[in-house]
Formats: sequence, structure tokens, C-alpha cells
Amino acid sequence: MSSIVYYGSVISPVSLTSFKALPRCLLAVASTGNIDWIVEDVEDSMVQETMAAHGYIDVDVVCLREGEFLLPGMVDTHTHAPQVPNIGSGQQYELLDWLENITFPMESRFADLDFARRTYPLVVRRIIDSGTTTCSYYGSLHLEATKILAEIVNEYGQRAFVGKCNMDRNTPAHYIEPSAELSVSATKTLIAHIKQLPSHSHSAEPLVQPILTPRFAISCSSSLLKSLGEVAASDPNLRIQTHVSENPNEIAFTMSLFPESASYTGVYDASGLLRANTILAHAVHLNDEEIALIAERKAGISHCPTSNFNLNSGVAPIGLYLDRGIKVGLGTDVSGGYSPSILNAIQNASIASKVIAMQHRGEAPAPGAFGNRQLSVASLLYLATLGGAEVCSLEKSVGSFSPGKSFDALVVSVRNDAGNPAIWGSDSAPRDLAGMLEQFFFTGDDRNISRVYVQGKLIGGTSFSR
Ligand SMILES: O=c1[nH]c(=O)c2nc[nH]c2[nH]1
Repeated sequence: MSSIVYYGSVISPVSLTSFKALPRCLLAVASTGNIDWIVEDVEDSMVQETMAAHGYIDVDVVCLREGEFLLPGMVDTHTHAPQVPNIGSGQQYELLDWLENITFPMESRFADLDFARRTYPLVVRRIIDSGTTTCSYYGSLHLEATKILAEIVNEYGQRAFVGKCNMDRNTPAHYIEPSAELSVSATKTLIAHIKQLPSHSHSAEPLVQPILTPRFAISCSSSLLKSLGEVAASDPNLRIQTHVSENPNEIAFTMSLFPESASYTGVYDASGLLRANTILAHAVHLNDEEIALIAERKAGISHCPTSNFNLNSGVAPIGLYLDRGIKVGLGTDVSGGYSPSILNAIQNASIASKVIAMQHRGEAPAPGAFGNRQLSVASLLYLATLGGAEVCSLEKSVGSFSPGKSFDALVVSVRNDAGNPAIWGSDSAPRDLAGMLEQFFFTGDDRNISRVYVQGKLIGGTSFSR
């Protein structure tokens, strides 16, 4: 790959309350796929001179057109690859019935490796083209099918974590692991398999990495959780993902299975599975002690608002978590969520925050607090990019644009020729960049994502030839 320079509009998150919107930015990507340098405001006439001052002579320049801008790639901190074929089904159920009637039957089909080989390429392609450059995937409980998933993600060049579910109890006979020992040994085999996948990048960490995936406390015996805690202790860099406090019946069942534990979150903590690189999905109904424990352990929360609405789980108090300093990112949680696109999670995160704000109408929120307020566009951008990167412990390399970071990016087009009738504007008259971002968030879809880059390499989008 040669070095390349992008010139035009660039948007990048700074904090939960601010982002940079730079209409005349020059951003250089080195042959490694890392961002080499950025000059935030360059006049047309100064482009070549500025490049030359950085030693960039005869380097290609990609000029973004009016209505196009660069955005850091989106981070999906929680999705289930084997549930993608189920998208849009089963909305009449709440979590535990939905798992039994809709989800486990579909996931169990991944015992058939031909089905996995046919399905996973479509799943991964669809997620990449939705603008997700980093994704934390749950596979099914099957070792071989999950190896296939990891291989496809690696081949397609997406940045990802891939884990197989651990489940040795409380699931149907057709979809359960025979023992804790076999569950752990299959997990170790998957970890070894993913670690030896061919690396084709200069990324600080391999693009595809394993992640421990105790599905949820209900599906794991105490001895399985304990053994997974030992696996985690042997590798502090190994990420962990699981579900927590999603649905009232799920919480009650969990507490009946672990009567010695003070809380649902405490079950994971007791096994050494709650730490700074743990991704906790949902976290809708946490109590104060659990919030304090998560903050103390520095674990992250994957906010999955579409799924939380769709399965009637509830509205997670994300503003409160942000006020407590907890890392938060967004998750599509397919197929509890009915869209593989983080744009849909952004829209529902906004609505979820408005529901909470409406419930507290008339109360004066503390100055500067996020709790009980609607999330701003800046906050939504942060959660979808840098916040997600923090939850995945990848914030040093992705989630925003700065020199030394990986160029994981989208070229977004809100031009009329993108073909999305929901986004209207004139292509000839300059449009306000922050306004374009807001329109993209609330009315955009994959037609507006023309290029998807991971580590500098084009891997998807409408202009990607496949
Ligand atoms: O939304 C969810 N989707 C799942 O697949 C799942 N498994 C346990 N808990 C879960 N919640």
C-alpha cells in the first residue's frame, strides 16, 4: 500500500461534548495504514506546499467532494453473528422466551459447517458495509463454525473480536455444551486458532483477536465461570464479553442460581471476569452497588438501545453511567436489535435518552451532568466511535483521527447521488458540516457510506468493488 493524502471535510470526536468539524483538512495516511500527520485547515492553493513540507512528494491526493466527509469508522461493541439471519423476527417475545423460541434454534444451525460457510460471509459483508470497522462478535457455541467466522472476518480485513459462547446449563438439549471442561477446552482451541490467523496489517494489535464469551450467568455453571476466570487471569490482554442485567426475569433467574452473590454483576466479579477489558452488554437494570463495582473495575458498557426497546427490556440510564465515569459504547445486538447498523443504534440511543429526559421533565439536572438529559450529537458521535473504542480497550489505536492512530475510517456521502431520498440538500452549495453529520445520523443508511477503510485499506462501502 502506498501513502495517500485525503483533502476535504473531516469530522472527529474530541470528548463526550465536542467534536472537530474541519472543512479543509489535509490528512495523510502512511503505507502502514497509520495516520502520519494532519493539518486541520489548508487552503486549496496550499495543498501541494503543505504536503511537500511533510516530505510528501508525488503522493496521491483524494479530494472529497462537497457533501462528502471522513468520519472515524464505527465500533459495534456487541453483536451476535449467528443471529443475523433472524433479524426482524420474534419481537413478540421478551428475552428468555425469545432465546428459547427464536435464537437458540437459529444458532444451533451453525453445527452445520456448510451453513456457516454460506452465511458468515454475507453477515460480515453486511456489517462492514454498514460502516462498522471494529466489531465485537459473539459466535454460536460451536468451535468449528466460530473458527470459520474468525477466518472470514480476517480475510475481509475488519477489525474484530470473535468469541464462541460458553453455555453448559439452562439451554435446550439441542444447544448446550456437554461439560464445563469441554467448553473451556474448545475456548482455548479457538483462542489459539485466532492467534495464528495470518496477519496482514501494521496494526498495533492483530486485526482479529479472540474474546472470552461466557454467554450470560444463566448459561454458565459456577465451575465454568471459575475456569474461564482462570483463562482470563492467564492473559490480561484477553477481552471478555458477556450480558448483564438486561431483563427483570433474567435477573431474578440469575439471582436464584447464584444465591451467594449480592448482585448479577457480582457473579462475574467473583470469578475474575469483571475487569478493564470486560464488555458488559445491556446493563439496563443495574443497582447502585453494581454501578459502583463496574466503575471500580473500569469495565465498559455496551449500550444496545434498539434491542432494549425491541425485547421490551427497558431503558438503560446511560447518562447516569457517564456521570459515574463508566466507559460506554454502542452495540447493535443483532438480532435482539433489528439492524446491523450502528446508525440505527445511534438513533435509538437518542430516543432512549429522550425517554429518560421526558420522565424527568421539570427536574433541573446538575450542571454538566449527562444523567436525565438527552444525548447530544457530540455524545452520540463519541459513543459510536471513541467510546466504543474505549469499551474495547482500543482507544489508543482507533475511534478518532490523530497521528499514530490506525486509519479506520468512512467516507460518508450525503450528496444526492448517494441515492438516499431521505437526505436532501444541494450538492453545489456548501452545507454546514455539523448539520450534515446530524442528518447522516438520523436519516442515513449504507447508501451514504461510500468507502470503509480499516488500517488504511479499503474493505467496503458502495464504491468498493467486490
Ligand atoms: O439480547 C440478548 N441476546 C442474546 O443472544 C443473549 N444471550 C443471553 N442474553 C442475551 N441477550
